[in-house]
Amino acid sequence: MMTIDYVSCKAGNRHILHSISATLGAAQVHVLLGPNGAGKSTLLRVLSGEVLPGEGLVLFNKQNIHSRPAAKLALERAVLTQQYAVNLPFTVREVVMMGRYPHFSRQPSARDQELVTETMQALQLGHLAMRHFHTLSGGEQQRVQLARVLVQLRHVDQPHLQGKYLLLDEPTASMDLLHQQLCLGYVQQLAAKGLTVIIVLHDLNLAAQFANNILLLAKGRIWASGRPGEVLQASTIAAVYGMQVSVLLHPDYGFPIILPMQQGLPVEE
Ligand SMILES: Nc1ncnc2c1ncn2[C@@H]1O[C@H](COP(=O)(O)OP(=O)(O)OP(=O)(O)O)[C@@H](O)[C@H]1O
Repeated sequence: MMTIDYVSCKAGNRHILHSISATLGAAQVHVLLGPNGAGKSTLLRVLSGEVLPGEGLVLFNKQNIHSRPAAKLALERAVLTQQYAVNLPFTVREVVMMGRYPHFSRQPSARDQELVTETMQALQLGHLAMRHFHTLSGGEQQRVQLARVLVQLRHVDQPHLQGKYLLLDEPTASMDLLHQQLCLGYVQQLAAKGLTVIIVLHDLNLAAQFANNILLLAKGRIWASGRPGEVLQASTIAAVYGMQVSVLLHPDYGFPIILPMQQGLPVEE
């Protein structure tokens, strides 16, 4: 479980996050939503331990993540940012194996190799294993990077993922429909094994489908939080995004479906 306790952040004199508080349960997918500049990536960077908040605390399993030694943190949390530079000619399999580096000192074990193979198969990367990473398409590269952070969190002989957390910043932005579903579905399965998952998304419909809990940010504050059906209401979306939408319910699964009702025109005040 993660506790975010009155977290505030500044860049120069500008407040970017204002008194953010939330409790994010284990074995759940938490999605951060909000317009451009709302503070989603900054909050994710604070939760990863990369950025120290000006005020407030982030506790994971009751421990302050900003006082965890880096080597320990690497075994309990993995982060996928929007930028990743791989300039050397590493193969796809080598890039995924990088996620196992915190687990071995010289050579990967047979179990490390198995975990890499298993995760690559789950994300349909097997056929790309020997390709050079930098020759892949944007969506393929995203799948490889997702596989890398997922193998980082696996323990060689523990199937459960309790006590670990995964932070993903727009992980499916370049993926096609099938791979968005495949990757978020796989992450959802790992959450069911105890993992705490926090994902920044822009796609409200993916959030509606995969989130257990949504934090909707606007101007550095939490505007609304709760289950998708509670947060993704037409009036809330109009207030935060300035867009008129219709909210329907999925006929089979019951989660909200958000349909824009205008083409790029702001809502009249
Ligand atoms: N280092 C910085 N210096 C100055 N301003 C910053 C800095 N980092 C972020 N900001 C500002 O803080 C605000 C929040 O940025 P952030 O990247 O967290 O937003 P976001 O919700 O992730 O946006 P997007 O959806 O566009 O990715 C933005 O207005 C951004 O310009």
